[in-house]
Amino acid sequence: MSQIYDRVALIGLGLIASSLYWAFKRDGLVGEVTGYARSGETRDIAREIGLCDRICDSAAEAVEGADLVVLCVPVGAMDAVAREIAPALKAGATVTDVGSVKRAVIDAVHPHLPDTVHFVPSHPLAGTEHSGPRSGFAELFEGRWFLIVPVEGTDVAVVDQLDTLWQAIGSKTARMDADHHDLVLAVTSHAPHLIAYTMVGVADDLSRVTDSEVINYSAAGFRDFTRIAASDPTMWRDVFLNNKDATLEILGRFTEELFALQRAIRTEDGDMLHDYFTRTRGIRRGIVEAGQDTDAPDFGRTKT
Ligand SMILES: NC(=O)c1ccc[n+]([C@@H]2O[C@H](COP(=O)([O-])OP(=O)(O)OC[C@H]3O[C@@H](n4cnc5c(N)ncnc54)[C@H](O)[C@@H]3O)[C@@H](O)[C@H]2O)c1
Ligand SMILES: O=C(O)C(=O)C[C@]1(C(=O)O)C=C[C@@H](O)C=C1
Repeated sequence: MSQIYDRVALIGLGLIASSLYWAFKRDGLVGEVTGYARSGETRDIAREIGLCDRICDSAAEAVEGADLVVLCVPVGAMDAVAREIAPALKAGATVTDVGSVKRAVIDAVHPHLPDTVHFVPSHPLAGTEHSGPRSGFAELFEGRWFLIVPVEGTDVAVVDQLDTLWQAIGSKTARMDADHHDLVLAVTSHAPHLIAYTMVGVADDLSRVTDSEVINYSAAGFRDFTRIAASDPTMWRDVFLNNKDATLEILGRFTEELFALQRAIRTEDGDMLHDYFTRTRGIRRGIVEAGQDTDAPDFGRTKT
C-alpha cells in the first residue's frame, strides 16, 4: 500500500502510540515518524527499543513539518500539549487524538489550534491493562473499532484520509457525534471499569478473606475484574473526571438495578433473577453473533 501520510508525529509514547508506530511501520503506511514523551526516561526507552524514527526533546520539535499529529497522552494532558504544539504546527496538517473521552478533549484542544490545521478527534476501542512504551504491538487494532468524531465544518477529504489510515491498520471505522460517543463509552467501557475497580477494592478490604485466598481461588469472573483493575491509574482518573455526567448517569442506573437484584436475592425471587439473567445472556449472544467477541486472541496482552 502507498504511504497515506508523509510525516507523522506521535505525542505521548505509551501503549497506543507504540502500537500505532509498529502497525504503521509493519505495513509501510507512513513516512518518517517522530515521537515525544514528557519524561526523559520514556524517551530513552523509546530510543533503546527503536520506537519512532526520531525521538525529539520537545513536543513542538516533534510536530514541526508533520502532516499528521496524533495526541496519545492521557485525556487530562491534552490541553497542555495542544498549547505547546500549536505555534509549531504546519499549515494544512491534521491533528487527531486517541483519547477515551471526546467532548472534553475537543473543548481542551480545539480552541488552541490555528485555523490553518484540521482537528479530527478519534478513539480506538482497543487496549490492554498494560501501559508505557514497551507495551505496544502492531496487531492491537485488528478487527477493533476506531471511532472518528469530526468537528463541524471539517473537510470531508481530510476525515477520509484519516479513516483510510485507521482502516489500513486493521480497524473498522465509524463516525459519531462527541456527546453520543461519551454516553456509549460510559456504558460499554467507563462504568464497567469503575465496577471492576470497586470489586477488586472490596476483595482487598475484606479482612475475613486473606489476600492469598483471593489470589489462589480467584474464579474466572474475578480474574477478569483484576485484569481491568490493573489498568493505568492516570488514564482512568482522567477518563472519569472528563466524562463525569455520562458516567454518573450510567452508575445511577447501575445502582438501581443492583438494588433490585439485591432485593430479589433477599426475598428469594428466583423468577426475577432467572428472567434478568436470561435477558443479559441474550446480549452476550448478540455480541458473539456480531463477531464482536474479542476474547479469543491474546495478541501479547501478557507482555509487560
Ligand atoms: N490503554 C487503553 O486501553 C486505551 C484505549 C484507547 C484509548 N486510550 C487513550 O489513549 C491515550 C493514551 O493511553 P495509553 O494507554 O497509550 O497511555 P500510556 O500511559 O501507555 O501512555 C501515555 C504516554 O503519555 C505520556 N505523557 C503523559 N503526559 C504527557 C504530557 N503532558 N506531554 C507529553 N507526554 C505525556 C506518558 O509519559 C506516556 O508516554 C489516553 O488518552 C487514553 O484515554 C487508551
Ligand atoms: O481491553 C482493555 O483492557 C480495555 O479496557 C480497552 C478499552 C475498553 O474496551 O474499555 C479501554 C479504554 C478505551 O478507551 C478503549 C478500550
